[in-house]
Amino acid sequence: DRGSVQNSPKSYDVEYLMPVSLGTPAQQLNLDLDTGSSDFWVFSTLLKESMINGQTLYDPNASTTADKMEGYSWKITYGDQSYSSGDVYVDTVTIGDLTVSTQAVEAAREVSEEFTADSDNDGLVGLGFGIINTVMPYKQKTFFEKAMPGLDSPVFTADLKSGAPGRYNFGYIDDGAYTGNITYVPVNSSDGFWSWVSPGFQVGTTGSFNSTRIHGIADTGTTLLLLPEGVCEAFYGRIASAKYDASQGGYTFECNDSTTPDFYFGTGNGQMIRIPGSYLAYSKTDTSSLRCFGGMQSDSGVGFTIWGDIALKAAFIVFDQGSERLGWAEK
Ligand SMILES: CC1CCN(C(=N)N)CC1
Ligand SMILES: CC1CCN(C(=N)N)CC1
Repeated sequence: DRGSVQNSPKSYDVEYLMPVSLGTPAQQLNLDLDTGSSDFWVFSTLLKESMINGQTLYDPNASTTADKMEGYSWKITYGDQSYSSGDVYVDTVTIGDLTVSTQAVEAAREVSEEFTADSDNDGLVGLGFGIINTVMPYKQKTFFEKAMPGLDSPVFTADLKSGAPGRYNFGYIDDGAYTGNITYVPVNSSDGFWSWVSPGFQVGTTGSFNSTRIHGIADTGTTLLLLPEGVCEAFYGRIASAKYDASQGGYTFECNDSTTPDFYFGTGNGQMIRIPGSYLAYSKTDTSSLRCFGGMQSDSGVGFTIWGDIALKAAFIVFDQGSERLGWAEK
């Protein structure tokens, strides 16, 4: 079995959403595939009105295939302190023609204001590892873990694009979606994340390769690229107008600064992925400003590097849960 679904970026590529069908008859919601968490949760009719702001709601009572998991609950808090919580139903879920008939669907009773404000986002499909699922009293499998046994190959792939729709595929690798070879690196899933080690980085086409191991996670649910302080300093040190601006909470530089270099990160076997400098001028600091907030910021608050969408949209990535490895290719 296999599946394929288009993903669409919201403005500034802040997040990527995909259509998902839940229940019988099908209820279509737009969900955020997040490899940095492992809960499948949705806005639902259980929410208070005050927490809803245009989102499409899953109504378990309108689904003939929904069964409430009595006595089960969930609560999750994200890196940006946003949170959600609620009840759990088993129901059929289809993503890109791939159906899981008994998915644990976490129906929200409460969401924080960041989610309420995000009116296009109807919930998350966590595709980290199930060990960090928050459902109590017994944690539940991710959509991918439920689908995996029936797939042609135990993999899903992410093809995120800058300012354009991309694609998530399940169960196969589309050889037309990338160029050159796929370099595989081992994953350590003990924290529930797609954790891997990059052998180093290079600033610009002429810079030397810095062989410094970077421990991090591949995370579709984080917008930016959060790297060690020293790497940020090496990169921004090459941009004439760059500075750390405490009032903005990060590095900024003139959006059109022609000294902005590309950034390369190593994946192994001598392969590097090139992130165009243009991806690193993330967004204007305010409408009238000539300065941009950098797409690369420090990971000092997190404790490990997060290869978020800024990096992922420069690559074709294979999330191989069958062999606990990540595949990286240019495109
Ligand atoms: C380590 C953190 C990374 C960002 N998160 C996420 N994508 N859900 C939360 C966990
Ligand atoms: C990984 C998630 C972090 C929290 N989100 C949000 N505040 N809209 C969504 C993505």
